[in-house]
Amino acid sequence: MLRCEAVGKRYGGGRWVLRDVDMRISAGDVLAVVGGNGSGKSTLLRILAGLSRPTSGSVSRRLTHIGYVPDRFTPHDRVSALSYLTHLGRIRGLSTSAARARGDHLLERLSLVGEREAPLRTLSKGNAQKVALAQALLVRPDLLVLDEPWSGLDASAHGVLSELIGETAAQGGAVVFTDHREAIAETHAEGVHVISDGRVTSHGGGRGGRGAAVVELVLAVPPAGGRPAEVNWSALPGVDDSASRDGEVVLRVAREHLDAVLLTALRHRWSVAGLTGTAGGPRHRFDMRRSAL
Ligand SMILES: Nc1ncnc2c1ncn2[C@@H]1O[C@H](COP(=O)(O)OP(=O)(O)OP(=O)(O)O)[C@@H](O)[C@H]1O
Repeated sequence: MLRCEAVGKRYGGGRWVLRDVDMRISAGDVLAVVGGNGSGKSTLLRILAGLSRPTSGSVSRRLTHIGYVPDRFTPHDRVSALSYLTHLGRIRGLSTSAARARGDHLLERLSLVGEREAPLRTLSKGNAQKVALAQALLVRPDLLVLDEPWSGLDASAHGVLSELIGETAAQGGAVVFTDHREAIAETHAEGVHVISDGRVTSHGGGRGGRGAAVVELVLAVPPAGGRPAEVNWSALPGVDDSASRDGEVVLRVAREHLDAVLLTALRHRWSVAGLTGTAGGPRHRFDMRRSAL
């Protein structure tokens, strides 16, 4: 759903903050970006969210809704948190009542109960951060970009934030967050990108590949013969990537859309040759060609 190729960024004629960054984000990914102060984490996140353009290289996206929580959310408004969220929800296509209900629900989950009618500019840092999170989740994001989202949050909101990240990923959205603490990144992400000297390197995180929301589906010509019909796989909801390999079609599919994609495949006379999932821990591969079934 998002691919960065050879991305570089410098501000004005200054030093290169990012160099040659290749990154790929798929449905259901939860990725962390870690690095020291000034290493370029926020810069990278703004590029991923489409708020800043790379100086070199390219970013391609297939996304409808991006939720973004900046590193500093300092609203100066006199309006209340709930009015603000209702207004933003309407801008994002919700009806007034749906926007208000969604804003109210998110503020309740994040425990901003007492202050939802207070003017935004009077909110404490942590409560303002809760409003920032709520605005990013008013409409279910395909990509949720969170810049230091834990900073300022109280302990109960920490847990809620983890839940919200998990729910977004389980629904086929991807999440990218920054934190300067590698332990936090390891706890919450399945992939960690480390920025140092402008270069980004990646390694697996500590959640045992919780990318359970995405599966790889391999489709083949049926053994009994017959020609399957052409399908524009990339246009199907939940299909993040499609490729041809030795006469087979390999798709990466958000798990919640898997049944519909399988149905489309079978209706077009494709045969399911394999399914690789990451559900609940280690990767499983079901190879229909070798299966005893
Ligand atoms: N708009 C800007 N104009 C000029 N320089 C900028 C701008 N934004 C960021 N920089 C510079 O780019 C570098 C990377 O900044 P960035 O905010 O991306 O780092 P960071 O890793 O998020 O830092 P921190 O952990 O302190 O939040 C810094 O040297 C910063 O001064």
